[in-house]
Amino acid sequence: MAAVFARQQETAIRWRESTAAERIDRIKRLREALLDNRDNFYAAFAADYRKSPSEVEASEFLPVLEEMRHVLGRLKRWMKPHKLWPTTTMLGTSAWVQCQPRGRVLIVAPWNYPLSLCLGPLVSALAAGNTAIIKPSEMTPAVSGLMARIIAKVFPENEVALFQGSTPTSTALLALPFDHIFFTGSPAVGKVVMTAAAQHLTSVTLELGGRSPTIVDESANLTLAAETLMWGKFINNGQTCVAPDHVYVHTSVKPAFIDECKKVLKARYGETPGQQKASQDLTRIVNGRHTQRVAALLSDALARGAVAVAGGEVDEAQCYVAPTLLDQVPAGADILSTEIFGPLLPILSYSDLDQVIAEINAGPKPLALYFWSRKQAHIDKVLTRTSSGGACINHCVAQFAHGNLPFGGVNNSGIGNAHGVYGFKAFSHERAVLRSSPLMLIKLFFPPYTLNRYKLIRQVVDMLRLPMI
Ligand SMILES: NC(=O)c1ccc[n+]([C@@H]2O[C@H](COP(=O)([O-])OP(=O)(O)OC[C@H]3O[C@@H](n4cnc5c(N)ncnc54)[C@H](O)[C@@H]3O)[C@@H](O)[C@H]2O)c1
Repeated sequence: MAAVFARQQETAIRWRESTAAERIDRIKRLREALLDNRDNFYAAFAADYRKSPSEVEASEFLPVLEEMRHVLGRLKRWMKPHKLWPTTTMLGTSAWVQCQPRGRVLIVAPWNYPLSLCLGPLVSALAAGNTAIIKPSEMTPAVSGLMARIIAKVFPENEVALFQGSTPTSTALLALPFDHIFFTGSPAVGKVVMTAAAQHLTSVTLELGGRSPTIVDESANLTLAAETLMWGKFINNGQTCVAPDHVYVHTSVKPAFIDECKKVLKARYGETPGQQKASQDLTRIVNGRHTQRVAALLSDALARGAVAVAGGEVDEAQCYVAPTLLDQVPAGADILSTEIFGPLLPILSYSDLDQVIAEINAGPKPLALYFWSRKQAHIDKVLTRTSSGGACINHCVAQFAHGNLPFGGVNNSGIGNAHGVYGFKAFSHERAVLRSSPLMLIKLFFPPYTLNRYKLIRQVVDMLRLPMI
């Protein structure tokens, strides 16, 4: 891989001059190859974790195709130098921001949305004019293998290369002096990536995880809350970075909310546990190890007195855990202190919104925060008093799909943003360019510092106390 990395250098330097048309052509070739392989992807996703074609379309193809469309329509504009007015002392100069490709970039991706989280960032990287090396997850071998074949067909290795493998492959790649690393995965591995990047002072975008809290207040439209929350929680069987982890429900509406959620689950996946298990719409847990991890969270909660008001069935051999709603989960249960990443939803009661906000603020800053309410004062309070990568009001997970919104975390849930122009900028160096003229004001500040010159500089500095017009 070091040899491929070395060969990408010549391309990366040449691509500094690449035009919008050339970059668009690369993205279009990738798009055609993806669409030519639609059925192969259905088969690969089915083999890896029985993801249904509808979810492959909605949660893998759709975000990538949408990203491509967004980029193709706007790239020319994004690439144009962004001209800026001179500030007071810079009168007589012109200035602009030139977005340059960073150069050679590394994209390391997780297993939960293997296509979307490898190729979405790749679209941004190509739009910004970079070469790329991709390291998908080892946990979805069928999808990763198919992507490797497609990438090798569309791009020579000195442009885009994909290396399959687990931690040793990542470690070897992370030792190389990339110009940018775009990592999606857990906060724990995010720290490993940032430490490795620090050796070369490589810039990073870290798209991480953590627990995303959710609140349903007494004014919420409970039908809407149940419909959207059951979708965001159980799509990909809960294996979603922005999936709601636990939900605080106002005591006065909790029984009605649980009833609504149960109705939605039955309508979507089947009336009985047997029908739900047979549903083709429920993705499986990615492997035995993760099934055991999720099953252990469930049995710990049940052993401590939690009640499964829906679901609760586990078949480890088939990597199956039913969509499960847990009531009366006691403080101290493991499920309340770790990212669940599976189909378990603890439903907690609250009567004081300030207390919920205090609990959220006591933990690491989440990737997402969701609030169902019709009270504007409550919405304002939650949005101003908390911090999270993103937030939705009366919806969940959908913020990921909005191409004009930045997508990213904050501190423990991530650094930097992806998607649309934010993704383009993540993979660009925003170079500041100043062009001077003989009339530049700053000339008056050059030495020798005579008394008059000193007085003039001082007057200009004093003038800066005046308000901007
Ligand atoms: N913010 C987002 O956009 C986003 C999206 C999806 C998943 N996630 C997060 O990803 C996590 C789940 O995915 P995962 O289990 O694949 O994450 P992970 O951090 O275990 O692995 C991510 C990638 O890093 C590699 N890796 C693992 N250990 C490594 C190490 N020690 N050194 C170098 N590389 C290593 C893996 O091979 C994989 O390619 C969750 O925390 C989830 O919230 C975040």
